[in-house]
Amino acid sequence: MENFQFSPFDNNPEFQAPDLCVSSGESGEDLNQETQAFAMEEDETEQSLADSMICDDSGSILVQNGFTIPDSTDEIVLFVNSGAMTSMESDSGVSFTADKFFKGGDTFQTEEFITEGGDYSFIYQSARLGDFRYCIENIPPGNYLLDLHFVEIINTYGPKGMRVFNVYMQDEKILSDFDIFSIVGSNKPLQFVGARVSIKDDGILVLRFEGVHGSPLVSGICLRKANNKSVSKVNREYFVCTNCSNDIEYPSAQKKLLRMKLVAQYEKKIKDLKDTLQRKTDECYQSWISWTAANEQLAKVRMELDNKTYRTYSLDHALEMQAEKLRDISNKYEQCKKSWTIAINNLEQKVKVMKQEHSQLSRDAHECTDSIPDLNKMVFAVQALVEQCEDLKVKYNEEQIKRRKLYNQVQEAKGNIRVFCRCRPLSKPEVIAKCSLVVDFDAAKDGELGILNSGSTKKTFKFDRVYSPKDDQVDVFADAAPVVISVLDGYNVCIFAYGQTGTGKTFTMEGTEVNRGVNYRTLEELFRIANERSETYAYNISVSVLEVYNEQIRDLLATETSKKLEIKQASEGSHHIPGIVEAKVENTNEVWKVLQAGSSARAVGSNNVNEHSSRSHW
Ligand SMILES: Nc1ncnc2c1ncn2[C@@H]1O[C@H](COP(=O)(O)OP(=O)(O)OP(=O)(O)O)[C@@H](O)[C@H]1O
Repeated sequence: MENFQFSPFDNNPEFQAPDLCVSSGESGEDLNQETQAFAMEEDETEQSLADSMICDDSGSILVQNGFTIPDSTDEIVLFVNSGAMTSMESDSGVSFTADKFFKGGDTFQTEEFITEGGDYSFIYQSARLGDFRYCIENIPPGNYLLDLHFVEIINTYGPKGMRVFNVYMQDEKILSDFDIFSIVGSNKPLQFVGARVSIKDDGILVLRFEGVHGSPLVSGICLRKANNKSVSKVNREYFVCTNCSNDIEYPSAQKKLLRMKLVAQYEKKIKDLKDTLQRKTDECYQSWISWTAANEQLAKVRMELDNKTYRTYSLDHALEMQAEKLRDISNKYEQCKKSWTIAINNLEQKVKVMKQEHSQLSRDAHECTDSIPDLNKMVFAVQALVEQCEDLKVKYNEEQIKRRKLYNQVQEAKGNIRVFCRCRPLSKPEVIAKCSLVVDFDAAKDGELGILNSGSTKKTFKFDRVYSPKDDQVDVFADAAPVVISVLDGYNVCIFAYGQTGTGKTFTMEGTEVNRGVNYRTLEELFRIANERSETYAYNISVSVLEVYNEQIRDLLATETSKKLEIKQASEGSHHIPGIVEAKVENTNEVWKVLQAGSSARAVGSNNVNEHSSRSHW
């Protein structure tokens, strides 16, 4: 902090010691009177303060009472009663001119009593107020004395400093920081007397009032002729202020003692002020220290506040999120509650209906029970029937076994080995070659086949059954089907086709896709009967596919082709091939797939007679 020194003299370069305010141009007698008056009041602080406000160095003074009639009214050139509406002529010959020559400001009048108002206190009951100036023209050139009359008649309760203003005469400041109330209080006149002014040839006197705090105010302006004697200035002397080092001028050696006293007084005052200033500076420094500490504390508090604000914001945000979730949950809860309520209502309704049905059923059951005279008897009867049924089942099975035995005996009776002969129709090439049939089917129904020789003789052959070219696959299978039942009854059956190449073995056994042969139809029948008997018997059916080619047996389902297989005969006479692959099958399609797999592994070759012929046995 910058440490500065305060001095009233620095602030006011036009400052003069109070004794300098005594007009040096007055007569020695007047001077003595004024000096005495000043000496009487020298202890009064107000007077010192008042004198410090005077800037005019021509001997003007402040007088704390009202205007009194002068010895010679001829001296008065002009008396403007500021703020007054009308002019007035006094008995003593003084003419108080109504307020004019002004520019700016307002007027103010009061009826208040003016203390020590002098001979014409009414002049203090009016005033011009505001920022204004007076421009008085047509004044004969020469030297004049100006008196200004002030009184605080507006803000009668003060305080000091409420109305502080400067007064300029011909652009020179004659009163500085002038405060009427601080000198005489309110409703009491204060005269600024004897400011010397020299009117030039233009005959104009300009007075300017300028506010420092509040508005300037003036009640009267008096212009008097100056006595030539008073024009000469007294010799001036100087001394140096020990506090501010300024040169202070004083007019004569006679007043040296008085001046020294005043200077001492001022020096004391300045010292006091310096002390006060130092104290205030210390206080300021202490205040600054505490202010800095408080500022740091404030910064900390502010930071804490920011943190708290941020935390509060975060909490608010989290709270909002929680509230949102809670609202969602609440909504879901409400929806669930509604749906549950509906469901419960529905269930209650259903329970109600079920209860009704239950009671109805109970009633029906009771009625039913009542309607059956002896239920136990019926139960026993049913149990007897079930037992009877079981007996019948056993007997039925026994009969079935007997029937099958008989059936197979019939089959055996028909012949364990049955030979059927099927003749195919002429093939297209045979028809083209105009070949003719050499077979006679006249006695085919009786199992006889006639072969026509080149002559008229006919050789007859006997078979279990003869099929003519007109007989189809269904007719052929009709004779093979009964042996399928024997297979499922535990008998060994073999169906095979034998004949010259191209005579229709493959066609008869396999057939075509649209006209299936014995193999396919036999399998279908096998699975059909097995299904039929599934409640009483469980059959395991498997397929082996082998080929006899060049007198060697080949397993067409085996992955290992080099394996050598042989047909073995068991002691009971059955034949089997040890090591051959047996593929388990559940239906005809599976059998067909196995057969196709075996077929593709077959060693196939064609001969000249039948392009589809195979030289192997499958
Ligand atoms: N009953 C029939 N009706 C119509 N066409 C037949 C009949 N039998 C055989 N065929 C036809 O005769 C031709 C020869 O028949 P298939 O191939 O069955 O003779 P194959 O005895 O099996 O001959 P291979 O011993 O050389 O294999 C085939 O084109 C077949 O369609």
